[in-house]
Amino acid sequence: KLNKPHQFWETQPMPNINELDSLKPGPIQEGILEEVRKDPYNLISKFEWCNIDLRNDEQAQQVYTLLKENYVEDDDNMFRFDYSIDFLRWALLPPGQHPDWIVGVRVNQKLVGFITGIPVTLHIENQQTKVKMTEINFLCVHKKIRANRLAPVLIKEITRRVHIKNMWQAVYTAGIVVPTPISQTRYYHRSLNAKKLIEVGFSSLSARQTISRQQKLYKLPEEPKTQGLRSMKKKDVAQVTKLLNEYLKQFKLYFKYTEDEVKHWFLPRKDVISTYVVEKEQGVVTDFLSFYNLPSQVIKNPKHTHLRAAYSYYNVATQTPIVQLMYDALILAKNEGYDVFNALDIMENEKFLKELMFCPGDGQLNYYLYNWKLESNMLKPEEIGIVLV
Ligand SMILES: CN(C)Cc1n[nH]c2ccc(-c3ccc(F)cc3OCCn3ccnc3)cc12
Repeated sequence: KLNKPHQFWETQPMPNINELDSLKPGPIQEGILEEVRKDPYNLISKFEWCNIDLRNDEQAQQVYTLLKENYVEDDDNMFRFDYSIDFLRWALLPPGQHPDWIVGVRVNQKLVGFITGIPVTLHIENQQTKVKMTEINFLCVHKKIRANRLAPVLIKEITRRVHIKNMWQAVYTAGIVVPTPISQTRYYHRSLNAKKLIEVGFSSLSARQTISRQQKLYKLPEEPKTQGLRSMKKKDVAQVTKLLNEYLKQFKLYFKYTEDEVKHWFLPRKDVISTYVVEKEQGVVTDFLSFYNLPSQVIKNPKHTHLRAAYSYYNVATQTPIVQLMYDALILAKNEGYDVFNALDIMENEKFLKELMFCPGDGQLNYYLYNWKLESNMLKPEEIGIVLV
């Protein structure tokens, strides 16, 4: 029977609690290409597989609506992520994308299930091991057809489509705990628009606090402090690529970026990704900061339909102190109209979270590696050098 907790995950090549010391580091199961199933997994009748072309407006709109109405909510079901179509195209159409890795399930033309993969090369624990794999995201089943065991089939089908390309590992994150996280990170929020956060119920006032007191507490200067801070341009791509690849080597989990990938992931896109570089004299770029736009729909609120949230992406501080660079990120995000600035406690983020008055969120984000045993069972958040949107 498949309704015991984690019954599905115990059938998957993930270390379970008592194997953590016996499995040797590396792949848990060797992949055999000839044994990969050539045809899609069976679906219950009337359900059909489809590849979604996000460049097609109609199909992109169907994905947008499915996620807007059925994707991840906070623990109190007050907010639900509202990824925009432009954001989804950024997140899911990077260089080298495979069209059959954007997977949908339809019932009578209506999209009711979705799961995605993008190709990544992940560096694990030491520079020698780099593994071509997939980054899995956006697993979503329509609220009205849950408990049909569709999620395990979506996972098995995209796993098959990854295996068939001779790739045997995956990286993903989730707010829930299933076997077996490689790291449990926490998220933090920095208020930019105190009044709105109170009105939508994101923040609450204790007896002695007032709205105006909160606004004064979180007030920011009008302009950033760092000399030479400006929006990233195409001409910065080469320098940003070198800075980023060098910076990420200190972590136990990180991607290596080509210039094409830096163009895709970091060149500013309105309402999707903001990247600012610090240009010292003679055009030398010494630091950069970046944050992405992910609003949450406020599920039931008389006054506001959305919470505008900026999420810390990758920040490389080599000459500018990281606290100062991130303080400027808050000012820039506030000026771009965001209500809150979110960050995980990964990479060097612990160094600025308290000083810049971030408050801990009410949940965690767990990182997972599929079919890979780490040397060290768990990684500390500060050893994680990858951000998944
Ligand atoms: C990563 N990517 C896979 C999306 C995803 N899935 N599951 C999640 C659970 C938490 C976070 C998260 C990550 C960073 C952060 F600062 C706040 C977060 O969630 C707040 C709670 N929330 C949920 C919806 N609206 C608000 C993201 C995710």
